[in-house]
Amino acid sequence: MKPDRCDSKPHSSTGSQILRLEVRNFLPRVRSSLPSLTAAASPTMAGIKPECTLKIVKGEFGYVLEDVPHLTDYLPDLPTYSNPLQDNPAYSVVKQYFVDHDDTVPKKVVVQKESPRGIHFRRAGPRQRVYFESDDVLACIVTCGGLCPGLNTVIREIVCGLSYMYGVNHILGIEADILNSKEAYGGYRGFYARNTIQLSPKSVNDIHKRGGTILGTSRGGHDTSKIVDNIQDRGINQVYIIGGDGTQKGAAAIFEEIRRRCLKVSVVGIPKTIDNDIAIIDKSFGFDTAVEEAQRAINAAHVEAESGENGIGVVKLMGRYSGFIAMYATLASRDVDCCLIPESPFYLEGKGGLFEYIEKTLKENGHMVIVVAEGAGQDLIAESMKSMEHEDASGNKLLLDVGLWLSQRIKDYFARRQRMVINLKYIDPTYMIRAIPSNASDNVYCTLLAQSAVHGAMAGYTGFTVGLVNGRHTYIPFERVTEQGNKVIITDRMWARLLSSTNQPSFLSSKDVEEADSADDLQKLTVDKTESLGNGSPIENAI
Ligand SMILES: Nc1ncnc2c1ncn2[C@@H]1O[C@H](COP(=O)(O)OP(=O)(O)O)[C@@H](O)[C@H]1O
Ligand SMILES: O=P(O)(O)OC[C@H]1O[C@](O)(COP(=O)(O)O)[C@@H](O)[C@@H]1O
Ligand SMILES: [Mg+2]
Repeated sequence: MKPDRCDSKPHSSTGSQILRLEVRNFLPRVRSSLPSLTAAASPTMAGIKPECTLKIVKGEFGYVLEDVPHLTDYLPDLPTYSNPLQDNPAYSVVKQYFVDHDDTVPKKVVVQKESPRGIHFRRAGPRQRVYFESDDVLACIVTCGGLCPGLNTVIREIVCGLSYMYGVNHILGIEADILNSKEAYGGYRGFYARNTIQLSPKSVNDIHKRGGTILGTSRGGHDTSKIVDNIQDRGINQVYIIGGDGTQKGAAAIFEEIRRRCLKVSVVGIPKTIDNDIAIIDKSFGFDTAVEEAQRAINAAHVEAESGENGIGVVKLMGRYSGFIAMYATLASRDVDCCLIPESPFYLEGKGGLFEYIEKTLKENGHMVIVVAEGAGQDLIAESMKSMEHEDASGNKLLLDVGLWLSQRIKDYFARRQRMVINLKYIDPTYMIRAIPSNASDNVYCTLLAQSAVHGAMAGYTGFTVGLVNGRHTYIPFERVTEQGNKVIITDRMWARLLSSTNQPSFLSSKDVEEADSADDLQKLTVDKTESLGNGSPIENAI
């Protein structure tokens, strides 16, 4: 195939009279290098420039569709086939089973009479015509980044979806090459392994009952060219990539390289993060499971705290940059007296500080439970200890253990106040939470995400992430889910509900509140200390 055939030619699937199609090329804000990786280890980021194409479609009344790429954007003459689902007895009874090519989902559901219709995403689901014949499909699945409940369910459902809905029987798992572990540990680098694992509905039948990922996973850099060489050499034409923000950035680069080489290969991301810190989507799979499992740790902390004189139970939960697990686990439990998250800086000493609140609560109730997200209070720890700026293999900040630090500071404080004995127990259940299988509701959610991914790839869409937006499954351009993280907005009602349920101080002085011109200023005041400001998640804003 000659490269000139790849000249960008818009896919005309929208078909609507009122829509005007604009294809804009721009350099994305994908980080061009990972600080902890050498150029040799990550030519992805150092060498190939991941130039994304955002397809913007505009309509009347301020309607904007942020569309996703399609194979016909650069391979205009691809043949189409009728969707095998229409002959599937299970689905034949469904009225309007196929998604209309004009169906889109609004990013914002709360609108005012005069407000423009705003940004929309393409609705996920099966299309009448597909761009792959079942026998020609060779799909592969890879899992990257940290573990999260539900990974195996997504793998299972991609395999079953491809097989049962589309009759695809050639599916490879990109897995850890244990015998050759210097080269490949699973995750992106699993592509370098000589072996792959054949996946079939039979071989994945029970895997959703297990935690972790049957394919293995890794952090650290990868070589995009080497991966695409591998995809090309093996004849893979559908790539399903399950992973978090780092993984989706990697997927964007792989998609760009595939498009540059004019390959008929669909690249699909399924967003994974236990922290729920991916922008745009309502929530990430595994999050509900994590919140539910966190209850067991909180209950244990409560039992311990209630049983001793001035008992304090401290529970550390995951959340590197976002405190969603801590916030929802606190709201669900009702036994928590204080929840500390990265988005809401706190202070220990003096009026309105944490120590004062602990002392008051102990005097009133005789015990208390504190939940702390792992990313909370990092600035305070750095102040009191010599700051250590370390990163993991993927360039994520390595955090100091806030749970241990906080427990020690509380003990020191009460040791100084000789008349008050305390009994503090610290529980760190983080990896126990992350390693469990997904619960029932996450299993259903994972199934729908996987099926949406399969429908999208079969329909020829590529370079996108599947995601739930306002309760509807959608296809979202990679760029949109990677440009910023999702954070708890502490000026929203959800955080107010938490404050009113725990009765904890807001740790904002009245001066802060008065001086902030707007809710945005107030949020900025707090997030300045952490990372860049993220959008509120719809689950948070909508409730
Ligand atoms: N900025 C980046 N650009 C391209 N690829 C990345 C980037 N960050 C991470 N990756 C790739 O994604 C993989 C997983 O990233 P990591 O941050 O560990 O987990 P997660 O995807 O869960 O955020 C890494 O092994 C690396 O190959
Ligand atoms: O020990 P690991 O594997 O580095 O993972 C720890 C981190 O992984 C997380 O669970 C989620 O991170 P990812 O979404 O990048 O996988 C964080 O909450 C936690 O800080
Ligand atoms: Mg991440």
